Amino acid sequence: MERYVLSLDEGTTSARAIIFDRESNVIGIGQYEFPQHYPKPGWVEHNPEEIWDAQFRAIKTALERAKVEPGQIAAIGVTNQRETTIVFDRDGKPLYNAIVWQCRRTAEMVEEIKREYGDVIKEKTGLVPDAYFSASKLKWLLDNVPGLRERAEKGEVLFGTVDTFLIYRLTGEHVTDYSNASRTMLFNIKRLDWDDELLEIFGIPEEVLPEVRESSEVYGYTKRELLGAEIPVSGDAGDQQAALFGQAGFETGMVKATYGTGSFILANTGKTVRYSNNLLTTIAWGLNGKVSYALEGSVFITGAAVQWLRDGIKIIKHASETEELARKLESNEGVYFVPAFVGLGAPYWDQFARGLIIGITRGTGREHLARATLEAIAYLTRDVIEEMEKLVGIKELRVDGGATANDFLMQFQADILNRRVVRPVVKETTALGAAYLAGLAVDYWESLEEIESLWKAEKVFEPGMDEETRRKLYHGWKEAVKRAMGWAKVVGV
Ligand SMILES: Nc1ncnc2c1ncn2[C@@H]1O[C@H](COP(=O)(O)OP(=O)(O)O)[C@@H](O)[C@H]1O
Ligand SMILES: O=P(O)(O)OC[C@H](O)CO
Repeated sequence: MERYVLSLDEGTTSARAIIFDRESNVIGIGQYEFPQHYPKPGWVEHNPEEIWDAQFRAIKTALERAKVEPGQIAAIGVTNQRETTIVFDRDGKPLYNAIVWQCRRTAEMVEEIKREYGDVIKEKTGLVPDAYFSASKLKWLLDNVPGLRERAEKGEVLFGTVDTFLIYRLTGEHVTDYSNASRTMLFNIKRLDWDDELLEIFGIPEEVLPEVRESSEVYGYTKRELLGAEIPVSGDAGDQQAALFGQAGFETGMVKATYGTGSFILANTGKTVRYSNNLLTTIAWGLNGKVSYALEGSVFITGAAVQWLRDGIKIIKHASETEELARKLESNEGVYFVPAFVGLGAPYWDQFARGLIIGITRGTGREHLARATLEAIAYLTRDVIEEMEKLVGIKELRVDGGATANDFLMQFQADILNRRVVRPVVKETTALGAAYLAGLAVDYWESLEEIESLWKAEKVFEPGMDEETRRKLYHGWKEAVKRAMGWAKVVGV
């Protein structure tokens, strides 16, 4: 009987389930969106029941489409939107909505904590203190949900990122992995343990925390009543780290960029913890008794800027139209778009930057805006790669995510980086990474070497731009960014 690995890819807007075979072919996919809740300006929540419902339906659909019985699933891997914070009771019942990574409700709390403990936090967690991470979200829940702190102190409350919640519902085990723990801002990435001082700073009772495990090991077995089979759940990693794994980015200096709503660029730094002022240091995964580290540049808005062209100002009907429009021009003709809709993440970390389009003349049209949007995505990636290169040597960029379908963008990325950009055959690298982690734990795949041999390039984009053009274009970008920074402070909104 043929056996497969099932990967659960729980993202910010949808939950997917993908079934892979041994050659890493996709055999079946289920995907369902779930609602986004915005109770106040800047607040973002998900209902954990809606996440579970979408995820479970996705599993059923994937199995049906693949014509695979649950008994044929050798292992399940979980990968997730990171940082998003859930509290639930021992029956797995959520005690509040999930506070999503994008939620800004704790920005002021973090500003205050940062003043006194910014350096300590950076040293211990590798993170730039920001409302983005779980610690302040969990503190907010304990401080604001009536009775929650008292119940937590009695051991009745469990905290988790979305992986933890899903694995708890699937198996009854309260666990997470090193990569997800490293995004909480409560985990000491060198000592590899929850950090007492950080728990005290954020007022978190230890009782709520999950056990931190490797990214590839059997955490438990699915409850029989769910799928009619007891399947090992044996892979867990944050989605961006899983994508690096799915790209077979196992060696120091290997870099991947995922182009979705935002872009997340990760460079493997091996066993060494490297610090950068403007990038995050994070755990890539824990495997075979060892932890690998990565540098990360998180860019909040990239594909979302393309969505804005479609849904906001409605100058395109489909994201893919940007390619044809951009190709109508020989150059950007001096028009730049800095899509700082929610401030700027790496490497600028400016909460007060706002979006800007500059260089408009009477002749500016939709093709300029389309081109400026795609170019911006590439410049933002270069901003991050330039910072990374100060610490690790980089040869090429492996890419994945929705916007990599755009060949204009990929070629421009290669040109502006002056580096090869490589797009793999399997585009579902996030789900694939979690599948590999799960499969390795149960010997479905034997080794990293075997996985490396499965990775295949679909298309390589070679840099072809002359040095002077590249210099000028990027100089224009840097000037545009300068003008976008701090704008919310200037106008007081
Ligand atoms: N051909 C394209 N050109 C440019 N952007 C695209 C294209 N196709 C999709 N996108 C962008 O990619 C994003 C979707 O990618 P996806 O990997 O599904 O994102 P996420 O997982 O963050 O939801 C959207 O923001 C969309 O605007
Ligand atoms: O759900 P995605 O793909 O937008 O990824 C979100 C990141 O994990 C946030 O850190």
